Amino acid sequence: MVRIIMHGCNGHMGQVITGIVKEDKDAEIVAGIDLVDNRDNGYPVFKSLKDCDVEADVVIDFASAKAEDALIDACLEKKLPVVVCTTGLSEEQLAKIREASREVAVLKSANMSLGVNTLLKLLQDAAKVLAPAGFDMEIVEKHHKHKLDAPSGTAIAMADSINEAMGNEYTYTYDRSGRRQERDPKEIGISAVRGGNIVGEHEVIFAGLDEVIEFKHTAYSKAVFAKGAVSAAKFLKGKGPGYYDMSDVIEANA
Ligand SMILES: NC(=O)C1=CN([C@@H]2O[C@H](COP(=O)(O)OP(=O)(O)OC[C@H]3O[C@@H](n4cnc5c(N)ncnc54)[C@H](OP(=O)(O)O)[C@@H]3O)[C@@H](O)[C@H]2O)C=CC1
Ligand SMILES: O=C(O)C1=N[C@H](C(=O)O)C[C@H](O)C1
Repeated sequence: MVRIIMHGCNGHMGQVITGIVKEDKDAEIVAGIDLVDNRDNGYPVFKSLKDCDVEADVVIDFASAKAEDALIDACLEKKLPVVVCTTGLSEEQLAKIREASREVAVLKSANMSLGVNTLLKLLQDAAKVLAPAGFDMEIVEKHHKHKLDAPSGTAIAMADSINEAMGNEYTYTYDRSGRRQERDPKEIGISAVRGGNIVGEHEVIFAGLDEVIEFKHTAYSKAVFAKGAVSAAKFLKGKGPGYYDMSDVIEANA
């Protein structure tokens, strides 16, 4: 049984996870953290992790970049492992999370779905063949109108995965408006679309001479992320300091 503190419990993802954990005999949400306590969750809700005095094994974080620094400080103070799913984090926050993993177990992933984490590896294989053959690489992501950050954490993770496979030679271009120059062969273009209730779509386009290959992942419900986060929490329970990602969870469950 993993005892979870749900950071951002009253948001969209926090509520989906609350529903999923209710049906899971191996997991329990013992407390939630959110700015307002306006739901009938069946567990106590605190305004910050610092104020929370409930014993737990792991924190799952789907909240806001604005809340990340205080969350990490409190995890360090309480020696609590944390699954970081919040996106839109600054370089400083990413460095702080890395540093924290020297003292507590941290699992960070911009996308908790099995599909995207499988795709991250396939993209590396494709890029190694196609980029040297002159294919240009573009990523287009689409999300719901409520999403605050752009581009998505997943789009950046996909670009990073490709770039790592290519020796980190590529730069990222987020906006071409106002430009009057040809595309740089060593760039990865990243474009964001926002509207309606699109759960999450990511397309990676390899565009060559007279042929195009496209990889596409579509999330049809937030449950794919929620299930991944609960698996990650089970994986992290009892782990000592270290930095993990979803590939570690997938490998452990294979
Ligand atoms: N890694 C992954 O697979 C996924 C990551 N995400 C990411 O997770 C995050 C949350 O997404 P989502 O649930 O859709 O967003 P929501 O805005 O619906 O939920 C976030 C919740 O966190 C609350 N919150 C804001 N500030 C704080 C704070 N200081 N302390 C505690 N709680 C706070 C919000 O309160 P209020 O509404 O009052 O501001 C809200 O209830 C986003 O960054 C999103 O990109 C989302 C889906 C999948
Ligand atoms: O905010 C969302 O909804 C999502 N955010 C994550 C991201 O930024 O990549 C993952 C998923 O696509 C849904």
